[in-house]
Amino acid sequence: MRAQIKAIAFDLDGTLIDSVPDLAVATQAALAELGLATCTEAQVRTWVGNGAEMLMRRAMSHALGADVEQTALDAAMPIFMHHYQENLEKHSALYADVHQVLQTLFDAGFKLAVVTNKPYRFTLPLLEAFKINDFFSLVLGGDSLAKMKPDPLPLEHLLAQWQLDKSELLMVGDSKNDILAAKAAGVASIGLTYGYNYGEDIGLTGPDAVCEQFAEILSWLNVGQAV
Ligand SMILES: O=C(O)COP(=O)(O)O
Ligand SMILES: [Mg+2]
Repeated sequence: MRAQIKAIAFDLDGTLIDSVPDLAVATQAALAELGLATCTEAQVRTWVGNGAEMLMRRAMSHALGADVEQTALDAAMPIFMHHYQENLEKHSALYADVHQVLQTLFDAGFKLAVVTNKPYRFTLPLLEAFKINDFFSLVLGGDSLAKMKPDPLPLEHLLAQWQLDKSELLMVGDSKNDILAAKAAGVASIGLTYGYNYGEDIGLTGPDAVCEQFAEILSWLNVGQAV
């Protein structure tokens, strides 16, 4: 199967970029502005994975000790978005070897995409801030289409856009949402262990391979190791 892979869809948060430090700062600032009890970075790490609104839903519900009402969440979102805009890349970092591995895959002729649940307006600026935007010919945010991962829609969109067969696409991600989306779309997946997966073992979702380091995807693909 891996010999057929022509294109790779990468998740962003917890896969390419350790973005939780900035997401935590923005969440804490939003909770403070709303007069709600704060949270820890470790808690934010377990709340990331289903986009910005779900992160704030989890943070506010935790602070309130009950499910937050939709009207209160709607009012809170612009506050969170403002604070995250101000703290997009201040404390975040590329994971080890990400730039070199993307360069190697790009040079080897793979078509590369980002398929994230992060709102699109934050996605490109973040890729640009870490100078990896030029590797990707398609970037989908969590709000780019009607549904986000674990729905297969973003990967199906990618297959259609690039006129690829399912056997030619690989999804690489740190969350069960990435693996479930890949399975629902019928494409191969690699689960990374170092990111955010609600504190759960990514192997339990059944990806085709589990990697502890980003550079290990090169050996899975049988691409010459450049790092
Ligand atoms: O924004 C999130 O909740 C998760 O983003 P990701 O899909 O890039 O991991
Ligand atoms: Mg992720």
